[in-house]
Amino acid sequence: MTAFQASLLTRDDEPHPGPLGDTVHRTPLAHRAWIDLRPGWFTGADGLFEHLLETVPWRAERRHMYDRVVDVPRLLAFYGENDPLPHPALNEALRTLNAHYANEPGWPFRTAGLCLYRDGRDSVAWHGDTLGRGATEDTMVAILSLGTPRILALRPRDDHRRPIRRTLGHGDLLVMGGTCQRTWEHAVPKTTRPTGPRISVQFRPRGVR
Ligand SMILES: O=C(O)CCC(=O)C(=O)O
Ligand SMILES: [Fe+2]
Repeated sequence: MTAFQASLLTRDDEPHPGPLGDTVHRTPLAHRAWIDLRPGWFTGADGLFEHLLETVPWRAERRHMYDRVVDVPRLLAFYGENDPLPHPALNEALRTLNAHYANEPGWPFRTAGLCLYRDGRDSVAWHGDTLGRGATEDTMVAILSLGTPRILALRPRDDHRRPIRRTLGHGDLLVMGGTCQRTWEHAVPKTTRPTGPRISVQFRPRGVR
């Protein structure tokens, strides 16, 4: 009995995504964009966070900005559609997303981009994921957030005055859909508050970045 209970406990600790269905809350946005939020999607998110932090080959990137080369303020990793994902729970996440979103333009999700925000100085500036179909057609980008909560801000490209903000917590899912990548921009702003590390896993359709 004790062994049985112990195995139940370990299984409960194993990272895995919960169901989606009607736990997903959709917010329609201007220009036929939308965001879906599913707080607490992942169980065992602690183990997944630690595993990714330690095993993913995180790399720093440098980019040209006008006449300078600057460090991208976060660490990155990318898994294409034929690359084994760094944890089996992410395969399960992909299957769960693809079952839930099967009728949405942009389906299916195929790749996983990972970002590590080491602290509040790490960030991503305003942008849309417009490489690939995101520039011209409706598409989806699904974000699993792990670790320290950070704000994801969104604003219409044609009106920067009132961004909307969602705090993405440990194990939460946010999906951007419809025209969101071409009519809206999103960002993870820097913060001066003491802020621990956050990992985001972005699932995207083929070719979208
Ligand atoms: O970290 C996030 O939640 C967003 C990352 C992002 O927008 C991107 O990598 O394109
Ligand atoms: Fe993005």
